Amino acid sequence: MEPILRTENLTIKFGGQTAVDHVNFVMPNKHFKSIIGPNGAGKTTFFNLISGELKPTEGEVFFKGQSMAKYSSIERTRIGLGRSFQITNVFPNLTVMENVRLAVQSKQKVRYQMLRHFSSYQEFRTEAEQLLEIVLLSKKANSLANELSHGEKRKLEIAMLLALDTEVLLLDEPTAGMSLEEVPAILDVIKQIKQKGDKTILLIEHKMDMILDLSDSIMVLFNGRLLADGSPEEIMNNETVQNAYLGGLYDEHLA
Ligand SMILES: Nc1ncnc2c1ncn2[C@@H]1O[C@H](COP(=O)(O)OP(=O)(O)OP(=O)(O)O)[C@@H](O)[C@H]1O
Repeated sequence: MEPILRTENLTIKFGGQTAVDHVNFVMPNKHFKSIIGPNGAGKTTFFNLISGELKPTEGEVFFKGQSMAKYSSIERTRIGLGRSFQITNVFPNLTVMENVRLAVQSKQKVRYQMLRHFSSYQEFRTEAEQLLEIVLLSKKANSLANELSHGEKRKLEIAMLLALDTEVLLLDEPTAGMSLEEVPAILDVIKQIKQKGDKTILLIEHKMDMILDLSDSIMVLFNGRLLADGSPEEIMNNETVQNAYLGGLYDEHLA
């Protein structure tokens, strides 16, 4: 069966530096894969190539067998490839509720235009309320986005991504910069999304203890190259991976 997402020789060079280097990767449908690798390994750049924010120097991204080369990042989201919102996509002076409602509305726009029917504001709000419950942010519904703590902002970004209802979710370090108390809540949110079983999830995460339980597979990027891809056990026992991390390049985040 055609994997939902794959890359073929995906490569990008910045000047003389190859940040992502001929990566061939396969993502089965409804699979949960984590991406690990030291700082600067190319993880975020790899996401940007998949989501269309960057154009490859060489190689291609395929979604359901179709080349994404000619699609912009907005078009890719519409087709089903959703990247977690960066804080720059959030309106800081609108409330949490308004931000999520606008994301819900943007997804439904096409459908409602086709039906030539304007759905009530209340319907969008109800869906936004449900999403805020899922990400455990209901209590902050009426706070301005720029008043949220770092962890709460990440939850808001996830709610906005879920509002777009894409088949593939690309989550770039959803726990980055969070306090230790905030991490379990976001972990619960990701577990819940996984348990529902209707999404394909690709997660960049530094916290090994967090991803070992969650992931169906783990892929390791190193100097832009795909070093290994396998079950959590295979990756933990992989000698090349151990050498890469222990050979003086060990990343303290992975401890
Ligand atoms: N727009 C850019 N222009 C030039 N170099 C870039 C650009 N984006 C990324 N790089 C370089 O590409 C390499 C890979 O960076 P990237 O952010 O993808 O790594 P990462 O694995 O996500 O790291 P981290 O774990 O620190 O977030 C780095 O050396 C970075 O400096």
